[in-house]
Amino acid sequence: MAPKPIIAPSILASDFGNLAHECSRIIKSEGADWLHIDIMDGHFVPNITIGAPVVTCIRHSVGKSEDWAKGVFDCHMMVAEPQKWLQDFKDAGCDLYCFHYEAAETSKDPKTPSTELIRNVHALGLKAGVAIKPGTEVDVLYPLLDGSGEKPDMVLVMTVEPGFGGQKFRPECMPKVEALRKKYPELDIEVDGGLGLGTIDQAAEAGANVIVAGTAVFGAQNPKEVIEKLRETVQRNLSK
Ligand SMILES: O=C(CO)[C@H](O)[C@H](O)COP(=O)(O)O
Repeated sequence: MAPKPIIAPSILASDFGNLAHECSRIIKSEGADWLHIDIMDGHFVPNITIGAPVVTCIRHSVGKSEDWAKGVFDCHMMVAEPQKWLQDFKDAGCDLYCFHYEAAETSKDPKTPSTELIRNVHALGLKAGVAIKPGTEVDVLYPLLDGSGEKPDMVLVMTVEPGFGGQKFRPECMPKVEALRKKYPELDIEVDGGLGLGTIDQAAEAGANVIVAGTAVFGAQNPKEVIEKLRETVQRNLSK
């Protein structure tokens, strides 16, 4: 199936004091497709955000759509031991468990490499995403996408060093997106970091279809308009 534009505001730029309301609003009133939930453990990245109990509360507030494509909880696991938190996030209402390749390959507790982790995510009925940092070569994803094992449902090409919102988009990451789109026309390719109206053209032209935008959406006067413009740009490029 041809990829669709998916706009996934990152909660990192929301008002954490009103988190449940912010998440509901962005999905139900502002027209976002997914909710990008940044999970940071202070080990894999030098910052801490929220854990599964808070995701449970957000899920209660936002509810669950019957339609897979609407209101997906896209949990970006910036954690050192991704296997360790899988069941907790499944129970909390996560739909897509996106772990970092770098963490999976170096995890110790227990040692669960990417191939095994994808299988474990699918066994719980969740979609699996694999993320790479700006310094990680795109080639590491090919054995996962081409191999005989279970494949990731999405890949995430980070366009900033993970850990903090509001950073500058790194265009040097775009060749990775181009290479992935060329090789996998139907793959969901997500980009995350510094995306907004000034940078969406580069990401969309490279072939990204899942756009994470925190500051650009939550910081906007009119988030709905920004979401619509981001979606239109992606759609235009996908239709070329
Ligand atoms: O994963 C992240 C940081 O690690 C955030 O999702 C990302 O930085 C989005 O924030 P912004 O759109 O403000 O750049």
